[in-house]
Amino acid sequence: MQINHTPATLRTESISVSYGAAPVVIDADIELLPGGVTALIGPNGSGKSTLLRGICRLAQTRGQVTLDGSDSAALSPRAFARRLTILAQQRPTPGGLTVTEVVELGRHPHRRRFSRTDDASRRAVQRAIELTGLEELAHRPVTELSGGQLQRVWLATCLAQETDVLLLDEPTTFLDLKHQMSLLDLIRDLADTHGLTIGVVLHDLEQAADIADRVILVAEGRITATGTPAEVMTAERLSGTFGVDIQVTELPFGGLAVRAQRAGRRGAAGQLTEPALLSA
Ligand SMILES: Nc1ncnc2c1ncn2[C@@H]1O[C@H](COP(=O)(O)OP(=O)(O)OP(=O)(O)O)[C@@H](O)[C@H]1O
Repeated sequence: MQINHTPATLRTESISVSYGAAPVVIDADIELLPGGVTALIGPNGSGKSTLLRGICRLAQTRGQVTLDGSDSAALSPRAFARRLTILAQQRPTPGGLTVTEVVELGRHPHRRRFSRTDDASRRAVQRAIELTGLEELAHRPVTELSGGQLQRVWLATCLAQETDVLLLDEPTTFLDLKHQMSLLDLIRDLADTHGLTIGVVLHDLEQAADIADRVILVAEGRITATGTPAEVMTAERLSGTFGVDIQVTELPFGGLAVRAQRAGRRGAAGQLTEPALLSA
């Protein structure tokens, strides 16, 4: 079942996002490629999740977020939720609900007050369950699921929302290799076949290079590079940003091999490093 979305353009214009007084994300200008996949990469604590939270109005934000050129602040929360959704990192597990009932929560922005579930909602929920391979779990209580199964349920809830823009914060967490690969395939397919505009935070740099049309590098709260995977993910830039020796090789059929070198317990001069000395 296919839903054709009009590829949406999402831009941030000089947004700064804070939890308290000091901004954690500073003057960020980004654009998610319409109908494409944009990967956000960067070290722990660099501000990737906070940037997504700022875009979604989940943290205090200065600056403008535009959707198809219009200020998104003009949209009501419900209208905004019909355009954009996020698979966030941490979500509580709702007790007493089945998989299907949780996926139905994604239809909330489309539902009129006191209205019953309509055919469009039923189709959207069914499609989301199929796309995420949850058919056999559809009637199970969510409290009985594994971390990876639950991750797919939350993704299905986002898909049932049928937004033009989908933000995914480390969606491969908890997933085994097979499910990571099918999720990456699904992300590509949602952009290529269904026209979704996707922003995804990924820690696996090879996966980011593999699926992204565009990569945004975040370091210490600032955007430090934007471009194709090969443009952004150079060995020098990645090594400098992540503070570890990283080698990057272009693969013959596309994609990048990204290999980080362990420093080991002995430094270049053969001296035991500080932690090793302390634990000796
Ligand atoms: N709710 C919060 N309140 C206060 N500070 C926060 C909060 N959430 C995150 N921070 C701080 O904001 C900074 C950026 O965190 P953020 O989670 O955006 O980074 P990240 O790049 O997504 O990291 P990771 O890769 O570890 O998920 C960190 O210094 C973090 O401690």
